[in-house]
Amino acid sequence: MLKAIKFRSSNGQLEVLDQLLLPHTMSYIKISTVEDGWNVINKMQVRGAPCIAIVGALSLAVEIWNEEVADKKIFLSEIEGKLNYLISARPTAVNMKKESQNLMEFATSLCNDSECDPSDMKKKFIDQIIQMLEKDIADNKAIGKYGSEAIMATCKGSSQSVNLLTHCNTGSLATAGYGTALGVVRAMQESGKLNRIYMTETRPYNQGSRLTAFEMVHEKFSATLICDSSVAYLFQKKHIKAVVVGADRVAVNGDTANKIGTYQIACLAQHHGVDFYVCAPFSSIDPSISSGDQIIIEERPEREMTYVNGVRIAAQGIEVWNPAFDITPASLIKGIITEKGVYEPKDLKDCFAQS
Ligand SMILES: CSC[C@H]1O[C@H](OP(=O)(O)O)[C@H](O)[C@@H]1O
Repeated sequence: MLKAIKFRSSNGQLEVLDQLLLPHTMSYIKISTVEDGWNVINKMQVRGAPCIAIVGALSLAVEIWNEEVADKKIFLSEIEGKLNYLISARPTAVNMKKESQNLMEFATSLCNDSECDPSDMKKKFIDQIIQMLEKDIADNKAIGKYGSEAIMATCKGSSQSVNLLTHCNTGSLATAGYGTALGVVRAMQESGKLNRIYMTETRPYNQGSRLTAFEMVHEKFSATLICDSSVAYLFQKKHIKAVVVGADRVAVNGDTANKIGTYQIACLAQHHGVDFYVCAPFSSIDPSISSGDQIIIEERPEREMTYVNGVRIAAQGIEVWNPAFDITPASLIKGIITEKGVYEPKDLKDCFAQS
C-alpha cells in the first residue's frame, strides 16, 4: 500500500510524499519543523483531513525531539503556540483542530501532574502523537468493516458484488493508511463484494485521476475513472449500488463539508435512488457546530484551476471562483460510517450529548 507518511520512531525522522508530483514522481520531503509541516499542508503537498492532522502533529514531535525541557509550564505554552500555528495551514478540515485540542488536554494533565518531570512530559507527549498513526489505521479498518456491512445489508443475494462510486481521494494518501471511503472499498474488495469502483477525476486538484486511480492501479482493483461531469450518466447507464465519500468536517446534525463536487453527486444520487454514505472517523466530526452553514469553506488560488502542469487552460483575464469544498446537507446522506459504527445523521448529536 502507498504511504503518504514515513516516520521512524527510533530517531524522529519524518518524511511525507509530495502528492503534487503524483502519479508521475514518487518523491518524499523531509520534515524537521512545524514550519515545514505547515508549508506542505498549506501547499497541498500533503492533504486529506486525517493525514493533515497526523503530519501536523508529527512535525511538532520532530521539532521538539531533541529539545531540553526545563520548565513544564513554558513547554506547555510553547506547544500550544505551535499547535495553533499548524491549525492555520488550512481552514476547513477539523481534524488538526480536534487533535490539537486532544493533545493540549493531554499536555495540560502532564503539566499538572507533580509526579511527571519535564523530560517525562516531553516523552509522553511525543508518544501520544506517535500513537495517532496506528490509531488512524485501526479506525479506518473499522470504518471499512462497518461500511461494507451497511452496504451489503441492503443487497438481496449474499453472493452479490456491487459497483461503487467515490469522489476525491480518501485512501492511503489521505490518511495514515487503508483510508476512509477507500477503506470501505478495500474492505469490500477483501470480502469479494466489490465488482468495480468508479472514481471521479475531481477537478481541479485531480485527487481522483492522480491519487485514487494511482492507489487502485497500484493494488490492481477493478477500477474506472470518469469525468466529474459523467456522474449523472453513470447512474443512468451503470448499476451503482452506493456512493462513498470522505469528509473534512461533519456538523453535529450530519451536514458534511467535503471536496467540491460532493454536493452535486449527492443530489444526483438521491434523484437516481443511489445510497450516499459519508465515511469519516470521529476526529472529522465537529460537535461545536450545529449545522453546515457554520463551516468555513476554503477558497484556493485561481492558478490551481486555470493551469494544468504549468500550462494555462483557461482564457486569460477570466475571473475565477475556486472553492475547495462544498456542504452536503444531512437530508441527502443515508449514513455516516465511522470507526464506532454507522449513524443516521439525525442520531449523530446523541453521540455527543452523552460525552
Ligand atoms: C479522508 S480525506 C478527507 C477529505 O480530504 C480531501 O480534501 P483535500 O484533498 O483538499 O485535503 C477530500 O475532501 C477528502 O474527502
